[in-house]
Amino acid sequence: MTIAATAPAVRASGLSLRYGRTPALSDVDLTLTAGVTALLGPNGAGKTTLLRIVATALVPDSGELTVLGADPRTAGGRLAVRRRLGYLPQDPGFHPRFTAFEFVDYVAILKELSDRRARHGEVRRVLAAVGLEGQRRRRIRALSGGMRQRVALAAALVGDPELLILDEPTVGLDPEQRLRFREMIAEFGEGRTVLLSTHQTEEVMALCQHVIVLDRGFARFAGPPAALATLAGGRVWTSGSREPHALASWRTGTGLYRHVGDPPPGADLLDPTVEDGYLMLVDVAASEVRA
Ligand SMILES: Nc1ncnc2c1ncn2[C@@H]1O[C@H](COP(=O)(O)OP(=O)(O)OP(=O)(O)O)[C@@H](O)[C@H]1O
Repeated sequence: MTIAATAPAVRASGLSLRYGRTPALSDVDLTLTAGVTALLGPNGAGKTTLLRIVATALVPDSGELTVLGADPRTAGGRLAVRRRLGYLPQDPGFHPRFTAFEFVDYVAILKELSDRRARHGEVRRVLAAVGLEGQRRRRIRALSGGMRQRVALAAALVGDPELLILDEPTVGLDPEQRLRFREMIAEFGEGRTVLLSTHQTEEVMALCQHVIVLDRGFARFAGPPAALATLAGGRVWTSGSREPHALASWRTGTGLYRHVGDPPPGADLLDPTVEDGYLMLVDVAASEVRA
């Protein structure tokens, strides 16, 4: 494979966007290479905003952006990107009367697959890829939430895109479906570029080679998940009661408390996880107030 020699699918610097007076994204730099990258952040961190910008659905107020070698500020650049991009938005806007096949076929038409026979072949291929070949004639309103999510993923896979953008793809799935979904995404991410948003640190560990932490519009970290965990090295400890001075402190299933922050002398230190590293970076209290 020639992954190492391939140019990054996405390069961005200084991306900023406000909704009226609300700053949603502030001076964000981004480089996406092959593999699966997670955008991790609390509610309102700016994840959807960044995904929509990369998917060319939203124009930033400032900053530089190149997607698949094209400039999304130009009409020609946007078209070039959209032809090679798969996007699973938070709310795919299904028409409930459509069957799974009709919905994915509709997306394929929008992607300009004009030859009917070839297009229908592609629709069957992507529905099979998400395990829905037997459900293709069922109306979307009759499908379960997990199946609908798979229809949305199938739609994003139409045309075998080089870049796949997934907004919280596993939200609302049961644990078994989540595993299946992760497997499909991991498989797709081999040699291609996937950017997904998530709130789940265990998803980052299970699926992603890279992680970007967003908090209140700022990128706080970019690197491999293990490096995010390492940020909390020597700063995670356990004890029998809550620590008011810790950055985060919570009771675990064992009845003991786990703390992240500056440990007191002689503290019983624990190995850090991705979640601990994330909690070090994100101002949990401020995020909760804002959400
Ligand atoms: N259309 C809009 N108009 C005004 N403010 C908006 C709009 N969309 C998002 N925002 C605000 O911009 C900020 C970033 O929102 P965004 O949806 O990008 O965050 P997020 O990280 O995807 O959140 P979540 O995890 O809750 O989906 C939030 O403060 C949000 O309230």
